Amino acid sequence: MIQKSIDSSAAKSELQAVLFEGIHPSAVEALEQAGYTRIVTHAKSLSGDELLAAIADAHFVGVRSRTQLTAEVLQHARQLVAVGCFCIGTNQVDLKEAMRLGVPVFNAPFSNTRSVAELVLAQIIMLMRGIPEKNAVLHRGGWVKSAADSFEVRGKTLGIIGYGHIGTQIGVLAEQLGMRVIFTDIEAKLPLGNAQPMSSLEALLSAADVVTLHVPETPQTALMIGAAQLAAMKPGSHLINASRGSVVDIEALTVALESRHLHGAAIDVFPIEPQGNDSVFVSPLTRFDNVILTPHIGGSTLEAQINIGTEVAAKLIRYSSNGSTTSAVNFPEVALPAHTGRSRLLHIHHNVPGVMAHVNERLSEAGINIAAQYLSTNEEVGYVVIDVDSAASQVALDELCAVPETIRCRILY
Ligand SMILES: NC(=O)c1ccc[n+]([C@@H]2O[C@H](COP(=O)([O-])OP(=O)(O)OC[C@H]3O[C@@H](n4cnc5c(N)ncnc54)[C@H](O)[C@@H]3O)[C@@H](O)[C@H]2O)c1
Ligand SMILES: O=C(O)[C@H](O)COP(=O)(O)O
Repeated sequence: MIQKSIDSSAAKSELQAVLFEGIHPSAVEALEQAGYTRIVTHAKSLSGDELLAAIADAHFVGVRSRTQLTAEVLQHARQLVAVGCFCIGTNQVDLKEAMRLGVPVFNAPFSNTRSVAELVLAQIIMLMRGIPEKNAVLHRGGWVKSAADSFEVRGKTLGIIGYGHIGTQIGVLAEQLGMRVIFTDIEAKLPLGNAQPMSSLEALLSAADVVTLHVPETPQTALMIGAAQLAAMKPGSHLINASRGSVVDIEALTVALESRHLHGAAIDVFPIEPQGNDSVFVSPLTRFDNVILTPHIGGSTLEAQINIGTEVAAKLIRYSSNGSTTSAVNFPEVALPAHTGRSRLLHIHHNVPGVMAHVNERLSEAGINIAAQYLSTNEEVGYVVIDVDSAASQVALDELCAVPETIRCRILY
């Protein structure tokens, strides 16, 4: 279906940014310094009609992992120029729909990875020593001084599922503690240190004393750890999940903990997470002393959040002020030079045969000289950036917006 094109042109002072989930103030500072002053912040995630109302006039929307930008929500934000995920995961955004609407999505692919790796390292030691259970007993006035089920990590095996930015760092840190590291991934990966790739998930599960998950949320990772996989784990071993709540079958985990097949677990992410700090957390795991429960704070250190705020804000500013889409996760990528002394027009269109001929014919017939043109496409969408003499910019914009295949057009101020 070809929708009516949207002209999202607006002066910087008119562009509105709406930031959810307590995104660090470093993002607001960066936006303000760049001249974007219409900024609305929300301490938590919103959903339903509240979310639709909050983003109705937004040009930029910033979210973390909780706010669900579904196709319906994105369609509602008619002025939307770009989305910033102030985190790694982008599964909370319908990326295809955003692309079809001409909206690039940016994230921070590295900034919190060290924070997650450090937390997981601490959890490995705590679980292997049985500390969560002992800590809980002492809080209730008990005393359990015993070496039973308490082990050094030196010489034990760590199984990493998903050997990406986080998984590799954990592998390197765990080897420093004397652990043997094994891993699985769907891609061929360079093993760091002495880490060994395993031929299958089952092989990893049956060999590891601690299994830690670092995969993205995808259809393939949904419930990838269920009853069969938990049963395949070594008796007395441990599970850590700081990836996404959709990856582990919580009911099956509950059974494995109840039977004491697993000695313990550390869970940071959940199938349903509260919208904010004033909401109630409900989980069948709360009754287990031997489970470390954390409120999705793997990446929540000040260092990480400050850096993420600056990094993602910079990507939004660069796109908004210059047109560059480098590192967008759903969009044709274009890295652009400055357009000093010229006006820059952005044209996002359905990538169908003849569309660039239509663009250039219209500009040519209107007598507009193209100073520079940059094009990038994917299978569905094309993104062309055109620099013209400033005197001709409004005519050029009108011509571009009238191209039938247009999704969005915009002039940069
Ligand atoms: N708890 C937190 O606060 C927190 C913080 C940061 C990231 N995360 C989550 O951790 C995930 C991983 O982060 P990362 O930076 O390491 O990402 P990454 O993309 O660098 O690594 C993910 C790895 O998983 C692999 N993978 C994908 N599907 C797989 C499958 N079915 N089986 C095995 N391997 C598979 C990929 O090939 C890749 O190597 C993120 O997607 C995010 O959901 C959580
Ligand atoms: O995807 C991520 O980076 C993590 O899950 C962190 O998400 P958060 O910003 O909601 O803590």
